[in-house]
Amino acid sequence: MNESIRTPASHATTTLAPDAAYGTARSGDTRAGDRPSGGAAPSSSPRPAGHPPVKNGRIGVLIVNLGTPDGTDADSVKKYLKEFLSDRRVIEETGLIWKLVLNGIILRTRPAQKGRDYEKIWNTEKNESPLKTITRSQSDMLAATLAPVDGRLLVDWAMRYGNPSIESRLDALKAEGCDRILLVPLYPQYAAATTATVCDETFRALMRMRWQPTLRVAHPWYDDPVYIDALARSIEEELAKLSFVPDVLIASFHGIPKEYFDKGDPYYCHCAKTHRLLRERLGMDEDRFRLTFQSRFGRAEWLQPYTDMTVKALAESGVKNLAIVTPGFTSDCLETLEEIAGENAEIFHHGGGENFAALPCLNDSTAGMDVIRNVVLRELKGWVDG
Ligand SMILES: C=CC1=C(C)c2cc3[nH]c(cc4nc(cc5[nH]c(cc1n2)c(C)c5CCC(=O)O)C(CCC(=O)O)=C4C)c(C)c3C=C
Ligand SMILES: [Fe+2]
Ligand SMILES: [Fe+2]
Repeated sequence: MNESIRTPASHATTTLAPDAAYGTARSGDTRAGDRPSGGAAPSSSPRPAGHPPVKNGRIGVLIVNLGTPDGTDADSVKKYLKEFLSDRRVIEETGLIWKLVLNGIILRTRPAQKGRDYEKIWNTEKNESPLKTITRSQSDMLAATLAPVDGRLLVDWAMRYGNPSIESRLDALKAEGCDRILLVPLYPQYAAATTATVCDETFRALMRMRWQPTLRVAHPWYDDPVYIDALARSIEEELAKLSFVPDVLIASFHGIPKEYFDKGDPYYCHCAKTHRLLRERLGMDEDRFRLTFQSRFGRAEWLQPYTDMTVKALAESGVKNLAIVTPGFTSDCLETLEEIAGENAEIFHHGGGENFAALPCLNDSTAGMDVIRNVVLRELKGWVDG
């Protein structure tokens, strides 16, 4: 078994031993016995001659995050960015001009520059990015909390871009006997650029399978009370640790081009609802708790208000104490640790601000794991009753 798949140690995978040759399977048997065997199976043997052993009866849970480069060197970052930025769900403009810009400009300059940013946040102990460390830990912790619920459950993790790939982990889950898989794109708010592309990639892998597992995809959880409560509790705890009281708190979400919203992507509305519910739960007004969008890329308009411009304007208007929370990120990553805690802190101080805090994402905290576990158990209903 691949080391990343976590399962209760005591549980043995069911190995199907179909007891009938082609066309004679008993009602209730799986179709594992459907391979023509060249003759009826001897009654003493449960498996037709030449029939391979088939593992099944298990239920996989595959959590999937965005992905990250394998290293901070320009080649690793280039490989990752090329895969990411060639995805039509991410960059919908696919014409010749975009290809020239991507290959002629972006992939020549951005990898070295972003590699330096990744270096600032890299997990040197494990030689990987924090996104990978945290996603693996979420998978391990989820497996531990699900083990008592149902021994058939197997938990694994994958990345949409880079490693471990979705295809490799689906194959591994199948090889372990998972004939049902719950796919959990780790995005509380749905966007075509994130959730849909995880589904696209999963179905591409399934297209190559003769015997596909039954698949479920977790619904986004942007307004789930467990999620809102976990965010609120985490914010309250983190604010209590600070040496200052923020005048303003910003909820900063990753942006998307405004054009995607105009074409019907629900992402903005999901973010706005998370923000409103959280604001109500925290008892703050709209001036004190702002909604902004970060990580703009390219020249087109993205969702507004922009985080960096809001931070600058707040500092210049005399706000001295600022905290930023990033509820759309299931784990800390380049966009939170470098862009928010690094770049935006600098913008704030440069504009005259004094105290700045970037609050941690839910990550693999107890509250964070409560959220993921709640989503998973909700989506497993009917497959697992516990
Ligand atoms: C260019 C278009 C991009 C869209 C659209 C986009 C949407 C989007 N992204 C996330 C989450 C993350 N993005 C991260 C990094 C990142 N994002 C883009 C571009 C788009 N994202 C790029 C090019 C990069 C790489 C870094 C860079 O070159 O700037 C990350 C961090 C990954 C890490 O390794 O830590 C996350 C997470 C969401 C949620 C989203 C839309 C809703
Ligand atoms: Fe992004
Ligand atoms: Fe709407």
